[in-house]
Amino acid sequence: MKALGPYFKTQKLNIFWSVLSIAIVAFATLWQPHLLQQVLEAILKKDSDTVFKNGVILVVLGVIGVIAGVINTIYSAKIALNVATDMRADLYKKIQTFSFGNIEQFSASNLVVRMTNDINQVQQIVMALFQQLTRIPILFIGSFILAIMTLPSLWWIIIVMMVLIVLVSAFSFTRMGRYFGTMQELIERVNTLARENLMGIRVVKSFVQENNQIDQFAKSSDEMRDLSIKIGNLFAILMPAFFLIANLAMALAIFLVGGMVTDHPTYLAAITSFISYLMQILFSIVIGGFMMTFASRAFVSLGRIDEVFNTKPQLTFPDVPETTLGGSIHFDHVSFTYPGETDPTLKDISFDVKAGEMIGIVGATGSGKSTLAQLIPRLFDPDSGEVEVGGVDVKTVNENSLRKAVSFVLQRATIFSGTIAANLRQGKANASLADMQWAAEIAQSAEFINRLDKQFDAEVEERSANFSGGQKQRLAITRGVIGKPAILIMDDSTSALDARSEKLVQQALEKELTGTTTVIIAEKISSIIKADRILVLDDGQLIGQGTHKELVQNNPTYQEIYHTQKALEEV
Ligand SMILES: Nc1ncnc2c1ncn2[C@@H]1O[C@H](COP(=O)(O)OP(=O)(O)OP(=O)(O)O)[C@@H](O)[C@H]1O
Repeated sequence: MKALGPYFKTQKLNIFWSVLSIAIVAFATLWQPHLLQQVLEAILKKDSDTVFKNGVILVVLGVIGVIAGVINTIYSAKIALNVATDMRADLYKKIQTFSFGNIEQFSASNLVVRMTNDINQVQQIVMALFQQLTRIPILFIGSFILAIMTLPSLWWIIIVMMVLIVLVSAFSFTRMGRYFGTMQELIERVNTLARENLMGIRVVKSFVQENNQIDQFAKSSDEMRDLSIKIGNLFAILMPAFFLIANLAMALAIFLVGGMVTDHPTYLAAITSFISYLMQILFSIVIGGFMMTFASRAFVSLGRIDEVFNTKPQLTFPDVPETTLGGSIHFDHVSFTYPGETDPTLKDISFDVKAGEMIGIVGATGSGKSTLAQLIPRLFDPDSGEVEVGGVDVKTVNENSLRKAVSFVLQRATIFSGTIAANLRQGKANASLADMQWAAEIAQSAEFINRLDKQFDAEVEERSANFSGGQKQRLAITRGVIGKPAILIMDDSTSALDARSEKLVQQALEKELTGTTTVIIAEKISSIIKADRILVLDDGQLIGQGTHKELVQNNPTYQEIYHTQKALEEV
């Protein structure tokens, strides 16, 4: 609940109205049985004036109670919605400060669940809290005192009933809390299964995995059904059990009062309000129990949200003025281990790249090519050694300077929903139409963009489903070059392009981005054969560098890759 404190601070006025209105509801509820008792007594005494007066007060009190109830619902909903909205915005802001390492630590889909499902849990408990928070203690204490004051000799019936209800509640609500916890886990499992299945539907269908997926889904779904039945059964027993206890208490009270009515005629009226107070004691204990069950679920969600808030970004940028960085790259004895891993992925790597050079990186799959490239825009920090861009240690520059200088085009192109222009403006915020056309010509995307009705204003659907793999890669390259970066890293980002288009992209890059340092990670040697220098990686080590001609003569690993690819091409 501590985590909620700052969010409640901005809701003081709404909280005031909510608490005031629910307190009015509680007092009206407490007063009604007492008034009813007075009306009944007046009827017995044939005092029509008092009957009329108290009858009117009873009606007015009822109306006030209803109005206050409506006001409470409105303000409680406002508080819950505002708290959830503010918390969601803060969580999103916090996640934006995370480095790659932080995101991997949680996993992207887990963070989505925290921002949606967990925040919803908090919203529900805040709403319930303000609808019941003040009402339950007032009703419980008030009804207890008033019940004893109404029929003092029956105090022990109240105590016995309370003890029995608390015992049944303690047993069933702890059990229910456990069931709800398991239900939450099952919901997450079903969500993950459904998400993975739908996102990978092409793979599922091409490997004819539908039945396997259906079986897995059905298993979790069956578990959910069985658990829901258990929860339903518990409810089915719980409610009648509570009412049985309350009814027995009432029957006993009526039986005992029946014996005393001859000596105390007013007890006839008193028994009605005594029964009402018994029911309100029952109500407050039961609702309190439910609240605790829901609260325990919300506490788990709050804990998960708090965990995100308390996570320090693994990588922060210094607060220094923005500078323009040059295109040289310097790796000085760099070693790197992924968070949570024990073996280093990069081992003691040193090399220099001059501004404007074209560098190729080759190596077997998993040799560390992408990892090396990720250290240039400082997506991760090395364990030891230093990475410099434009002659400056990347740890000493501000984030914008580095992002403007280094543009990274990934193999798996991510194009966001919106328009093509909006995606390109991620590469250059104020890009003009001419800038877009220039970049599209380089990336060979102009030909298909020009064929679209709205061209750069054409819509990109969710998960860019309306573009082919090759088109997505070209759009990503367009976005990568539009800002004329000092360093352009292409991580296998032409893999879905045909050989002709790939060649055209490279020629255009050479012609149009003359001052830009280009780092090309490629599976095919043909993609980097013309590079000024090629770095050869093997199991995280830099085992050679030179031109294609030099490496083909003196680097056995390079020779092997080259000859294998050549042989395959000839076949
Ligand atoms: N986020 C990560 N967490 C832990 N290990 C990782 C992570 N990313 C990559 N690795 C591991 O680091 C090693 C190098 O991966 P990297 O992606 O850099 O290789 P690569 O040479 O680019 O491979 P490919 O050519 O297949 O893309 C691999 O063994 C991989 O399993």
